[in-house]
Amino acid sequence: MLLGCIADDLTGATDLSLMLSREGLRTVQSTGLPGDDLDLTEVDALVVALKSRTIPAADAVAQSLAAAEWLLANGAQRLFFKYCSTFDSTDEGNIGPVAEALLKRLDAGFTIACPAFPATGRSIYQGHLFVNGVPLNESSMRDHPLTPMRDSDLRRVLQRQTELPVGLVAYADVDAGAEAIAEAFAREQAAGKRIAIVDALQDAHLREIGKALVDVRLITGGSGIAIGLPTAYRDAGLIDRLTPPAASIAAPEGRGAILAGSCSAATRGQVAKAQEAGLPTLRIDPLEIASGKLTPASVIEWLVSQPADATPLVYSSDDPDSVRAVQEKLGRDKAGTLVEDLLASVAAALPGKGFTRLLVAGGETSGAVVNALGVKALSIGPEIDPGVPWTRSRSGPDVALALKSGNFGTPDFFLKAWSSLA
Ligand SMILES: Nc1ncnc2c1ncn2[C@@H]1O[C@H](COP(=O)(O)OP(=O)(O)OP(=O)(O)O)[C@@H](O)[C@H]1O
Ligand SMILES: O=C(O)[C@@H](O)C(=O)CO
Repeated sequence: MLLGCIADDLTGATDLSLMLSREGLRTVQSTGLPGDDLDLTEVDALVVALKSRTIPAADAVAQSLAAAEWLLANGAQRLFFKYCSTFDSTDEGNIGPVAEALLKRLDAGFTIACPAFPATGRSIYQGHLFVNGVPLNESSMRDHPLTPMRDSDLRRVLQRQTELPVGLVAYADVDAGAEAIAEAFAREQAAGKRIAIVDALQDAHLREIGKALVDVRLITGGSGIAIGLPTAYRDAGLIDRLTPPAASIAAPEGRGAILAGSCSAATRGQVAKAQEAGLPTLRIDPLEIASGKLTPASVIEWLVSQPADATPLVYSSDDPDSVRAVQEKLGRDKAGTLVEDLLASVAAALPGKGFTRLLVAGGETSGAVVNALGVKALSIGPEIDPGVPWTRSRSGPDVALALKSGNFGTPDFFLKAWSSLA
């Protein structure tokens, strides 16, 4: 294994796994620390998915260090800490504290922080993060329930989370190419900076940054920053060759189903499009779960009774006002847990009912579903849309899974995803 990766949520891990695999590293993803039975002989990169984005900073540090320890003990030569392309975090963490702890563990002098992901509209200019052309603090992330992002200046955001001096490698250096970027890293480090925000507006910038990162032992960022790493590692002789991923992934025989527990704007659009297209849909109301009117058994019965040639969609996705109203009645955590637990129980029963191809929308929702299925490791298949591949379980029931971050995917995602399954 060359690259050991630690991701702060499950769909984020899948996003990074896709990028590394698409660019030529043989990549495997594990949920939490891998068991000793994971065969690493043909693996260039291992991505360990944690659920550490919004837990207390000390716990996120402890879990990330445990993952780092495992990766280093299993031969990782470089570490990559993956967080959200919208830099989801609070003044307490967890990006700063985890980056700081990993730098210390590696006894490394310098790292970068770069969540840019141009393919999904995330770019960085003069240290400010833009989401689809608007500053982060004017995007929908402004009102995120757990990590509201109200400052687009990533230097300030990160500096509030760490005592390590935060620097900037800005557009002029980045646009001048790998040599200038490497010089800028050295300049920042000589000026006492330990973490530098790095501007990037397009993939070409990220590829040049990748070349400049070849000897950097800790990288932190979104999946975009991984785009140039495989080629850079090959060119530097750290791996002998790139391995192009298969154009499709073989999926076990069986039916497909969609479980959407994400209330993000992109998912709500995808639900609407699926309804327009005539997919059978079942809406989950958290209040009905709380009252006992809706149970996993009733949802499973509904799924099983749909025509065999249709792809049924079960969704709890709702607009922000309705979600707020439900949260006021049930409490935010209880509402979330009710939905997650219901969808997880449904998912756990599905392989036994002949459903072997599951598309799940939402990071928390995906975490709950994958846990309930008992899937510990995933092989990475082809890209459906930027950030979302098909995967196939390597443990637990044999299923094809597409785990979609809430805000990823085109409006017709639920319709088109199935065509890349063999
Ligand atoms: N109708 C609803 N009312 C209240 N809470 C809901 C409702 N539907 C879903 N939830 C909860 O909202 C949370 C959605 O989080 P999830 O991470 O799955 O989606 P997301 O935030 O859109 O995705 P990502 O983390 O990938 O950006 C879950 O805890 C889910 O159970
Ligand atoms: O980087 C992203 O935007 C995603 O991989 C993610 O982490 C969303 O939760």
